[in-house]
Amino acid sequence: MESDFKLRAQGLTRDYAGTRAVDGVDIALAPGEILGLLGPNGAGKTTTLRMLAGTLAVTAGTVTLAGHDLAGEPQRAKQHLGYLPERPPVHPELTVDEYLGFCARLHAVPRRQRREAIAAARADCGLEDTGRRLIGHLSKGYQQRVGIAQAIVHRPDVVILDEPTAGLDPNQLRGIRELIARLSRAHSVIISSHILSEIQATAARVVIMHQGRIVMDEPLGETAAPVVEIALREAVTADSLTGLDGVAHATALDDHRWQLTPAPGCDIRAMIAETAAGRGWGLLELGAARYSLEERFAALTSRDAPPREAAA
Ligand SMILES: Nc1ncnc2c1ncn2[C@@H]1O[C@H](COP(=O)(O)OP(=O)(O)OP(=O)(O)O)[C@@H](O)[C@H]1O
Repeated sequence: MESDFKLRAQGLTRDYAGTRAVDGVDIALAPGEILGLLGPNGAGKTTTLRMLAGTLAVTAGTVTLAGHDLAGEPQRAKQHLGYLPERPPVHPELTVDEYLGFCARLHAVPRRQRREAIAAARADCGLEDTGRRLIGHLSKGYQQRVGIAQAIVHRPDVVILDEPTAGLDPNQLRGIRELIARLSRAHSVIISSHILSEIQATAARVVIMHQGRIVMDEPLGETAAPVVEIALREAVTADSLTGLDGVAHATALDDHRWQLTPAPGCDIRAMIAETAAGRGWGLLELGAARYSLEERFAALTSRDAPPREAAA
């Protein structure tokens, strides 16, 4: 149900000087879900996250946070959102407590609750002993924790983290991953990365972007569901395939070959054979294959032209 989603974006689109950087992106985030936004450099992840966070105007599309429209009620909507941008907005000359106090004020945490809110955010982010330390004297991993703490100090429903593990060493990386996993107990989380293993380690659901569009949106455990590849004598549209019951995505491999991703739990092979016969598509080949997420990421994001893929 729509109201069950903590965040819902529909048709998000952004043009930069006539170039479409993000094109018709739909994202829905359930309570407690960790959604991984994955894509190669330049895919449109940061642009999408900035539109979700309300720091970049949309060219088209809508964002709803905990039922509040971001364009119509920006203040109420943003109360439900915490955001860590690609470049953490931390101030090296402030102590951790000074900075978190400043952020709590910005997020309109009532004065009487601020001390408790700061202590809770520090505890959640493993910063218990750092309250009086200057941020500029902390390691990069701890500065990143401070960046996450500022995103949760007002207890938002949704936390958006743009590349939170970029540039961390393996130990810092493990710490931040554990922190992100803990966040889902109290928040719904969107985390972006261009590194597949990062998303696999943290997220329960993956959305892959390529050239401004979503080319895959699936629960992580189900990415090994059998994918069906068909070759047809006739040329058909993606819509005619995604319009079939049980077909979640259709990706054109060339003019006559398609890769069809079934909806979770659906075996679409017999249905596809019957439909192709009934509609005179001339089914030349039909095969089922299981692909790893890595193989699918490579296939979906290696084409130069935008893949002709449509979500059902
Ligand atoms: N301010 C801007 N002006 C013009 N073009 C921009 C601007 N910001 C981003 N772009 C372009 O929009 C596209 C998407 O960029 P974006 O930063 O959203 O991608 P990304 O997936 O976050 O990449 P990365 O992983 O490298 O950060 C790219 O082609 C980029 O060059």
